[in-house]
Amino acid sequence: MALTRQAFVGTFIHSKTKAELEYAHETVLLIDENGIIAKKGPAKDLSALITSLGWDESSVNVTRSPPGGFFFPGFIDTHIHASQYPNAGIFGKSTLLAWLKKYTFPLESSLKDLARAQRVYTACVKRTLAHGTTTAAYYATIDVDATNLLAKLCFDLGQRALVGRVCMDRPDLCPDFYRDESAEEGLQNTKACIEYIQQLKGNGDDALVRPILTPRFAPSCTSDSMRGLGALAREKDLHVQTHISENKGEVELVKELFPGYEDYTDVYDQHDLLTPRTILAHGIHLSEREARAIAARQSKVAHCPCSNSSLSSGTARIRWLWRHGVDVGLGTDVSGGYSPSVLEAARQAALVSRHVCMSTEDDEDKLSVEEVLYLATRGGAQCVGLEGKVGAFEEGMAWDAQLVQFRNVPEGEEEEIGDGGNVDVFGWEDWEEKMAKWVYSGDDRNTARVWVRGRLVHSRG
Ligand SMILES: Nc1nc2[nH]cnc2c(=O)[nH]1
Ligand SMILES: [Zn+2]
Repeated sequence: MALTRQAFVGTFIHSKTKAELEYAHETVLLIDENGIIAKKGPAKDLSALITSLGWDESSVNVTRSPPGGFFFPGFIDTHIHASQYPNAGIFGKSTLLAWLKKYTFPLESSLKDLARAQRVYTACVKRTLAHGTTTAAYYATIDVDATNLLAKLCFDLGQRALVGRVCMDRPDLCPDFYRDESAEEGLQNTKACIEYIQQLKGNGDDALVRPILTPRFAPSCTSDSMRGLGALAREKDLHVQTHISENKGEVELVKELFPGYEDYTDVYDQHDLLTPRTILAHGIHLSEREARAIAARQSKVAHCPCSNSSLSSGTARIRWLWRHGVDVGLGTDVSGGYSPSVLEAARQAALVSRHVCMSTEDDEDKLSVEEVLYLATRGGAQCVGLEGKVGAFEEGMAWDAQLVQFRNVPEGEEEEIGDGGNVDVFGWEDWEEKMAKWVYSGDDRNTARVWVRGRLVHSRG
């Protein structure tokens, strides 16, 4: 459905490079009826810019960023389990393999009850939108109908998404109550989800919601199932998501289950699952050879620092991955991660990089505010195959954006502190300092409005 043409006026901030944010003040962006940025220019030329596109000024809806506020690209969550959302924060002292058994499989299995799935998935999509997540790569569950329900909800609520039915068919590693009966059944069910998602009404070439093949991780899959998914990925040019090298016990298990392969990465590679459209979550304990292989295949890594600390999995080396030429984005990995916020993931990425530095004693390993915001936007766009389409404000890209506001602390008598979030701005901070304050103490209270492809999908209050 065509939208009203829009003009956004004020301050726009996005990543120019990994190391640098670009600040455009007194600027206007014109958004066409398809939600695409048609023109960018000085705010003083608003009328002339509208006319240059042949538009009628009276038909353009104008939104201004308030004083101190700014527009920022929507966040991209490259790895999140929508089905685990009710467990966010519930992990005790467990580590990966025990955590899956105790907390995760029972919850995921319970979502075959569609009323329950509807409740959980609606809350998850609404909550992530409220945190400024305009695109998410979701794991659902093994259930076809519940997976399709998640895809439909993303579509209806207006969130860009990759939605995957979880494939897990290895009888010795998956519980009886929660696994595909066979590799063949798993593949058929996956195909049913792909078909459903690709036919969602109006979900055409420029699809808002797309399917993604989702072998849970090597230990839960048979070779037959991974080989089938690899063939399907190639045949239909589909995205793939899985986990890799998250936990040392898991890496040992892969060695036992897949003897004859060089390493964990080689298992995926030999099953044709290592492609430029593959998102590998974690990648903490990779070897040099594996990093080189992942870079050579142009597969991506979803860095999930919140999860990696919560499940005591380890500290992923992002600078090291970048040096090997691997593209990286951020994942919340709910509910390994306790927070559905990509801003929280960015903050945790900065902190985890300092822990990496404490062991390497190389200051270069620290990630800057600019770098973690790059991971949250442009880096994420590379991971989900939307580079050049979302993640920044350039002509031809989609208006996937959030309006961010802080509390401007008044001079003189203190007012009621209100519900404006943690970021108090005194007026003397420069823009670099304001961005640092946002990354280290901001939250969803600072995200006033969110748009996906020009459509307003969240408004606070
Ligand atoms: N963090 C995380 N790792 C996994 N490895 C296999 N399944 C999962 C999962 O659900 N979460
Ligand atoms: Zn995960």
